[in-house]
Amino acid sequence: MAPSQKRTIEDDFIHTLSDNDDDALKEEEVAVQPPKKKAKTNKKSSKKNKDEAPQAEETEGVWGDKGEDDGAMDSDFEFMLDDAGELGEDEFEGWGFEGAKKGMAVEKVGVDLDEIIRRRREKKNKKDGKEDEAAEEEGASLNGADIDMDDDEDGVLADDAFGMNVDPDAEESADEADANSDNDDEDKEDKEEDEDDDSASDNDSVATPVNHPDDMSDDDDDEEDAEEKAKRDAFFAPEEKPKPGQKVDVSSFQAMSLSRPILRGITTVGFTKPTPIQAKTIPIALMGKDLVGGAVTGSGKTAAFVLPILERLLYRPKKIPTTRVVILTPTRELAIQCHAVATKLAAHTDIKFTLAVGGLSLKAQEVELRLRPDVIIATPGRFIDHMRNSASFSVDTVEILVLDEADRMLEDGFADELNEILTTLPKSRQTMLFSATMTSTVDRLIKVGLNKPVRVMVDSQKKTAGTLTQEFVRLRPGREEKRMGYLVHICKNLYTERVIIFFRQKKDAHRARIIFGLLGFSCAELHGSMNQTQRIASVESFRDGKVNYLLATDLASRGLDIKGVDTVINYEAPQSVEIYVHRVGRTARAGRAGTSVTLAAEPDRKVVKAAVKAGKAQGSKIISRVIEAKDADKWQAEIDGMEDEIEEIEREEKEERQLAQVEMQIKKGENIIQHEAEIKSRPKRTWFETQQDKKNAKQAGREELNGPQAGKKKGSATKLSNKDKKKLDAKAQRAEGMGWKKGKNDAANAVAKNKKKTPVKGKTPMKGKAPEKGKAKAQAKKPRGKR
Ligand SMILES: Nc1ncnc2c1ncn2[C@@H]1O[C@H](COP(=O)(O)OP(=O)(O)OP(=O)(O)O)[C@@H](O)[C@H]1O
Repeated sequence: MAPSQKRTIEDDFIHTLSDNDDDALKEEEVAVQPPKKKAKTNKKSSKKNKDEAPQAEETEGVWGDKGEDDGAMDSDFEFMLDDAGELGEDEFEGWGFEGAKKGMAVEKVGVDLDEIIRRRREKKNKKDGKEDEAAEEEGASLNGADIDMDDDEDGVLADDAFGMNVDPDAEESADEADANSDNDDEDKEDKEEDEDDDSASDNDSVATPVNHPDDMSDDDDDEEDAEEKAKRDAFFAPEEKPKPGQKVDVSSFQAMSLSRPILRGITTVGFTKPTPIQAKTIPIALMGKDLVGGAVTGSGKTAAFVLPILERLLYRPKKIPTTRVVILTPTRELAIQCHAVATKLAAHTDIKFTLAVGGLSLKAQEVELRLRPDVIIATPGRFIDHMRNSASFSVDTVEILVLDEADRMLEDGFADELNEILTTLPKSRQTMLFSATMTSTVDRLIKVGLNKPVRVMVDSQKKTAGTLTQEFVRLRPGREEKRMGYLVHICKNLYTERVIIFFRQKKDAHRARIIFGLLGFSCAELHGSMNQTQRIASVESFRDGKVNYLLATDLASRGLDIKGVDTVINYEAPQSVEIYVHRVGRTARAGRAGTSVTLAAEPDRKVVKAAVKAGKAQGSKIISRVIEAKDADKWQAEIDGMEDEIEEIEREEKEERQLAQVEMQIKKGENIIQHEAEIKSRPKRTWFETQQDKKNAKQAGREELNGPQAGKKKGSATKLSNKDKKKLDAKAQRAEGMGWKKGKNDAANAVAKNKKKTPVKGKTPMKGKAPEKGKAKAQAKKPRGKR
């Protein structure tokens, strides 16, 4: 049913709905509140440091000539701060992970690192025979008492933000750092070993730490070329200008003629007015048109596609449960979050959702899918697994497909998976693509099979939120080895809670987790080497304020909407400015203020330069923060002194992990013996790609992100990647009790069943055309764009 056809009936009561009217009238500008909970420990000092702004100042050039600035761009985008200020603070507590927890039957035994650290510290204290003293020391360290807060360690550097005025001591330490770097080879070896691990995870968007191609070229020009522009003009639907006299009111959700149950859902989550991207896209999406939407991070893109979907689903025929909508995201966490948002917004409807992501129970998902939920929110790998192997699950009835973080989904790393999905879903679907960095070329978009999409770019010249302050800390040549010292200094003295710290490598995030633990920070880690239960636990403990620091890889860089993140720290600059934009977009969301701090050494130059240029162009607050070398050195020395302990913790952790794995194997063995007959009678599950295909896809993605040389740095070919390990695990799990393959007969039966259900052409509930089922198989062989 086309939504426009039912407006007249609904309009009557839409306008009488007054839940929000008063609120809208009472709206006032609410000043952005500082985070409620402030540092308990070195609160005073850190406040002092922050307030005494002279230690950092707005800079004209961070590795960039002043002349390079292309001037501030005029922008009319403003997040509705008044709404945003209200949102979530009092009424709505944010998105939860309840949806995911239902499917957490597959729990792997995790190693309790906190416990290991605690035990070690206790042991050490006892051994030293100074338990009390040590406890005091811990307190002191926590309180930052061993830091002289009054010295002007962060003094301003006048013109050139990065290092022009660094004192001779700093230079000396830098030289020393060079001389003392005898661990280099070992580090390199470790790095290589970890690279395979790094990009291995299922849904992990972590890339290998190699130079970005931009780092090696002088080509700074990011202007789209004429050819691409011409392609774009031909590809997208022409911009629709309102006809004279025609007035489209998108200033409120009510004016968009959304139905009462949807408006009630909107009220429940505390939205009062649509954000600009919502105002622009909801009417288009309601018409069933394909669209490509872009708007800065934290500007409400999720609701921009969820709301029109819900509105359209309200009027679906309900006699036979049918899956009509698929929303794909690049990471599991994002899918879980999207599921939470959609479920909350649909609280007053009967629309059913299922989460289908890796790491959660296949069996539980299969059971839910059998009930044909209206909406499936999934990661691509698990979605394909269900397409191929889940009994009675068919995608022939899908009418709407959404790709969230679409530019990431269109990268080579996802190409094969996406192609498999796109060629299997009905051609007649509506397709919507969203991202804060919609940088994909038209050639890529063509592959998605969009049908004259409408392009909605809200304030596309803006890269980051206007409420974000971007700080850069330059590490002079030779100082890279002290990165951790800088980081600890910043976390001890400047940004003490609600901080996400990004690392390029899982290994580094994990090591930092140990160091932070030993230094008494409360922190959690988040990366692809953790099982899903651990990943969710980390996000939750950070979200709930149980820990102050979340040490993450780029797994967390896109889409995660955690309320009240004050600061994002980049331990090193990411591989591209797009990833930078997403990372720093975890703070300063929905009109709130936030700060990003990037530790930038020579290898980070290109990305930092691009970020600064973009920031300046949009008139953002760019600050160069200077940290004196001696302060970083002090912490680095302490960290270096902990080296043996770190190694022992890592060893102990490894042993515990192995032990847990052995226990798991024993359990599996017992299960297999117990259910042998049943297991053997089950057909095997099929994999979408061979190991080699996966490897090639991964390599392609890596090369795309990091340039062709990325492949050369690859670790040992014989080593099992994490993804492979996970695959083996999953295989074992299936062997234990779930595997079966959709046979030919099953497929034929499913098609026959679905044929019966297909509405008569022209009467398709949500779209004009019925899916062309007969052709689906044949189309499956061709890329969509070529049909
Ligand atoms: N109309 C609205 N009024 C107030 N707040 C809103 C509105 N719409 C969304 N928000 C809030 O804005 C925040 C950011 O929304 P969302 O996560 O959808 O952003 P996004 O644009 O998808 O960001 P990213 O690009 O990082 O994924 C959320 O906390 C959401 O609840």
